[in-house]
Amino acid sequence: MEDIFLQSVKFDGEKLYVLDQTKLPQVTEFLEITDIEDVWDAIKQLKVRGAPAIGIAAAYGLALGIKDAPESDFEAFYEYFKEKADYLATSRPTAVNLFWALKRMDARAKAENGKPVSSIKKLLIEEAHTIRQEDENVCSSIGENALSLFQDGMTVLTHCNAGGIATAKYGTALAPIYLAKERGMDIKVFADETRPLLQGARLTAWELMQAGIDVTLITDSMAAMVMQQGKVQAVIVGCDRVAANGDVANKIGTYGVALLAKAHNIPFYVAAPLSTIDLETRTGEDIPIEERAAEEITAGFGKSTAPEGVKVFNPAFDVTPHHLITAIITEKGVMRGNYSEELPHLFEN
Ligand SMILES: CSC[C@@H](O)[C@@H](O)C(=O)COP(=O)(O)O
Repeated sequence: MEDIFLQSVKFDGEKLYVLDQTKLPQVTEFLEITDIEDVWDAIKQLKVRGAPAIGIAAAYGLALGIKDAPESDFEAFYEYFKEKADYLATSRPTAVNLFWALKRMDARAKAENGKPVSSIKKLLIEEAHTIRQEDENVCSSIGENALSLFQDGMTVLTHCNAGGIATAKYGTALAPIYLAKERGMDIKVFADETRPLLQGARLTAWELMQAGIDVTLITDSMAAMVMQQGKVQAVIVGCDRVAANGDVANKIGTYGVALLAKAHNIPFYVAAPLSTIDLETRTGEDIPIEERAAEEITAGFGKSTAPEGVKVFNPAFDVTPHHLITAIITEKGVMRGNYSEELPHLFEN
């Protein structure tokens, strides 16, 4: 695909460069990070966000965090490594890519036991680079697979941001849109603004406009009307975790969009890399849902919009049950229903 993408997370061996997504769309600014605490903070504050990008940042963050780990013997090194990994794991609870990436780094560290610790540290930087590169390839395949579901002239609706900046490149839900554009197809997009933090307005609308894609911004509450009026022919979203039965956690509001799609007989697609599938989580009920600060709702972006002291419930994600999902698209293909049986096969070689 043509290179129109900003790499939102990159590492030069010394510094981690993170596109500060909280400043978009007004300011395109990269944070320069040299310690693990700032990586933790960047994830927590959503400066880096989107499940795959969180995983990539965590892998690099861990590589940064073990710079000063003892090199005398593997046990001392590994104890230090584990402590840093456990610390990063507390940054956000829902996107399984965070834990997946930390586990991958852990497996690599253990596999290299026996080599000098100084070389293990370098190999762990390589592992983080591999995680990033693999995600880029995976997103490209998701784009190809998802595009098979779209026809020229269609309009699709998306929620939150599952675009290039939420991944290594290309995005998940937005990857087929970019590919369609490159192939000369006309696919238009409705972007839900995505309350309360406006990832749809600030990030998706911005990304798609940069790429010259026809995007129309709506508030979340307008999705029903847009569907009722026949303005969209499909919904595609990304996700933060797929449970073993195919239930999916994604940005708050996604469940509502899935219900609306069902009511209007519109296919509801979820794009997910294998790194987002968690067979150890049985159903959606077992997915930990992050709750965030009340101020995101009462004073989002600094302006007070609610009475002082009002009680607030602010879950950052919801769960869409598998029966509302027409298909889950991964790098390995398109799965239509029967998720409990199909998902484990994806991990067979
Ligand atoms: C490819 S990104 C997929 C998901 O992580 C995305 O849809 C989403 O819900 C992100 O939530 P966020 O809170 O902005 O990290």
